[in-house]
Amino acid sequence: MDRSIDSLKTAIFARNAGEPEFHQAVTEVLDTLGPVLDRHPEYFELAVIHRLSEPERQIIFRVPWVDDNGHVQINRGYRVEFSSALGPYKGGLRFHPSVNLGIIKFLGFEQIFKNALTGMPIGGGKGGADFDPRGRSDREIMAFCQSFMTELYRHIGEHTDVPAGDIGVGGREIGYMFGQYKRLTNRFEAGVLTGKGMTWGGSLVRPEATGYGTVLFAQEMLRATGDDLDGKRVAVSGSGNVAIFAMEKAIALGATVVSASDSSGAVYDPNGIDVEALKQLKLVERKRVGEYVDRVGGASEALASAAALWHVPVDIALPCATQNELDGDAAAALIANGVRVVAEGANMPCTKEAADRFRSEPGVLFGPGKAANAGGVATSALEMQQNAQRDSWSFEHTEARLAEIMRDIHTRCSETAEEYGKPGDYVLGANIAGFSRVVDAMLAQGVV
Ligand SMILES: NC(=O)C1=CN([C@@H]2O[C@H](COP(=O)(O)OP(=O)(O)OC[C@H]3O[C@@H](n4cnc5c(N)ncnc54)[C@H](O)[C@@H]3O)[C@@H](O)[C@H]2O)C=CC1
Ligand SMILES: O=C(O)CCC(=O)C(=O)O
Repeated sequence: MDRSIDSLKTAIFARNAGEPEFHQAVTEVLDTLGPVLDRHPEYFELAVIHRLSEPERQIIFRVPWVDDNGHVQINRGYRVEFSSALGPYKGGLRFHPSVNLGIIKFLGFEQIFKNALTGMPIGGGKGGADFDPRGRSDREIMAFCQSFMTELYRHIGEHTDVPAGDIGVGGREIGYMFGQYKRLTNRFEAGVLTGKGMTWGGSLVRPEATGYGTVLFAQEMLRATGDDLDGKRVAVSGSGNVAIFAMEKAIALGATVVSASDSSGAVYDPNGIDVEALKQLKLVERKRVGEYVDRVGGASEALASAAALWHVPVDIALPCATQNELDGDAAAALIANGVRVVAEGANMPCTKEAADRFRSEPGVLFGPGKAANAGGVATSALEMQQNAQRDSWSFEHTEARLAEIMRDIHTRCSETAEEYGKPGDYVLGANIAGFSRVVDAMLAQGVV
């Protein structure tokens, strides 16, 4: 019987060798659970951590498809169904060449606690494929999505597992996958996927929800100190779904957003990023972010690398691109330049060293992804509610629900941090609040 957090970690790492991102995500959670395990020593006997770190089911499958040159291509697909203690598995699908089992497991593990924090009836899961959508034609994307769903459809369902988008998977891909699911099952089962189009079961605000929610969470953190976003300078990384809507909301709340990036580089615009131009460039034309400078001009400039944007002086940093994009040096530069708030729009965008620096720096508020980016999955749960009721809500009503959910998540994190003697530690608050909710449900359901 493992009786310390360190021995639990050692056992989990050995059992899941070669999966550094999963180890990192497990470490970030376990390192904050000491006070709960002190209160509940029975959790060791009940193997609570062992159970939670072992996915209920892991599916790996071949995805064969034919490209535009008539060549057969083979990719690897994944769905990791991590925990159904609170509801059907819920979490996105990522299409990116870096995808492997360890990355999907880190994302699925995070998703368990994030989904628990929303207070909604959703379990945790994640999936994807090592498919690179960049440069692929629309027909190739459709062929890939159809083949992916031809295996995935056996494992999902509105009461079983409900995938959605993530990196490389947006409305277009969800459409192709939904179409194939419908064809294979002969059922219009709207609740099987979220992030659908508005005319066929989608929810207003779902496209905006992760980015909007991240900014609303940052706003809540500031409000707790008697401040707000008005007049603040904000660095955003990424230029995908999460980044662009984070920019939109930050600007609506009176801030100036000065940067954007993608895997090819970053741009800096001291007078404020033109979000409509960026949307057109990245979400419609799918071009590289550097073209922003040619198109918008003004004082905008290309930076030497994507990470260079963290060296620009700002009040607020919102990493919204991908995991481990903000390292210890970047954190040190942000702190030296006076950053006040860091809220993770992406999943685990801060390395362990960066997160530890922010957490231990007096005067810096650090909102971990589990809390700060939970607005996306929460609005997916609202989409599921609308599908179950065969209803569709207005933009205003749905956005008001999102704002209420983000306020509640903030309250849960800060009250839990206070209860455990670490006021202002949102990492500890988020982990313990999410963990406690899942564990209560898991234990009530017996050894399953
Ligand atoms: N879509 C959603 O609802 C949610 C997404 N997330 C997380 O947010 C992050 C972004 O996801 P989406 O915006 O949905 O994906 P997306 O595919 O729309 O955009 C990803 C963006 O990140 C950029 N990027 C990728 N690697 C990069 C790198 N190494 N350096 C700089 N930029 C890089 C891409 O070029 C792209 O602009 C991911 O970590 C995802 O897991 C978290 C919660 C919900
Ligand atoms: O909306 C969803 O189900 C997926 C959201 C997601 O993948 C995430 O929260 O990381």
